[in-house]
Amino acid sequence: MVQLKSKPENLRAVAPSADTGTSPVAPRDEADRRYVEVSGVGHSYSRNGPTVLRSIDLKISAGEIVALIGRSGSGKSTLLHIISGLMKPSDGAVRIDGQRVEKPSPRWVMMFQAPSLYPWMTVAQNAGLGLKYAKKTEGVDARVKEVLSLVDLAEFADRNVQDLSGGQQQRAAFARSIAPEPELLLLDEPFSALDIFTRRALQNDVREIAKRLGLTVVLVTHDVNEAVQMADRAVLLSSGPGRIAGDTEINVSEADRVSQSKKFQMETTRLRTLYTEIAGLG
Ligand SMILES: Nc1ncnc2c1ncn2[C@@H]1O[C@H](COP(=O)(O)OP(=O)(O)OP(=O)(O)O)[C@@H](O)[C@H]1O
Repeated sequence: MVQLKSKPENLRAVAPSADTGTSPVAPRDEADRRYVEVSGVGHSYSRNGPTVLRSIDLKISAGEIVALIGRSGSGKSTLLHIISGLMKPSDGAVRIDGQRVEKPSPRWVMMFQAPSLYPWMTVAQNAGLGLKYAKKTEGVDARVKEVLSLVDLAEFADRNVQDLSGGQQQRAAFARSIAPEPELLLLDEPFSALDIFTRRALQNDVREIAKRLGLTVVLVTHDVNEAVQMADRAVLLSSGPGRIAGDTEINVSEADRVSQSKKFQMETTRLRTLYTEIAGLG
């Protein structure tokens, strides 16, 4: 068995970058982290199959944005599906706001890499589908207008989604996700198919909107830069089976994120070093 060079507790204590600027994200107390509680989660896809996840304990506070980073096959998507209630874990349990997760709910929504919009519908009709799924029937038009304006697509409301660029389609999918006012967004590499400029714009906008709306976000990514761009905290998974091998606050200000300042670059390097150490151990 491969031994971890650093225990998770040590990684949690890793100092922020050498830049002496004040941290915009106050480290949270464990007691705060009660909104999402993943307790002892383990998973195998079949009775005699390999263990994909083992002993996952993870607590997330309301309003926190957490990036789940790990190499391909470490079980990130599996964990996200379990948190969403789309899959039942072989062991352990997930609670959201104290309620045990047994099935999907409009209170927590998932967004995937492919925007999966209906091509025969307009942007507004697609955005309205989130409300339909959540069985919300009142004030639909006003809410659709509001979310399209939030994602900068107000002027595209009546356009067919096929006429949109990839980034605009992902904005429309994001509008659909937030229309029913979920509390928790589960994002599975939602920007990985986009070009770097579109991706950066969306990363900034999604973070800004999530913070404005007070959403809790769990973001699955391979991309350390994306984690620093978007998250308050990074949780690193090792693989074979997936375990939490690191958990660290991301210490950059909003201005650093937008400008990708020197401090941002240093934080990215710090996280990449941790990730390389952990990924190399799998
Ligand atoms: N439906 C399934 N049936 C059997 N095994 C599966 C299934 N889905 C995923 N796996 C296996 O579980 C492991 C974890 O997969 P998962 O997709 O959760 O990893 P990941 O970290 O999200 O990977 P990636 O970054 O490539 O998306 C992999 O070994 C994968 O082959």
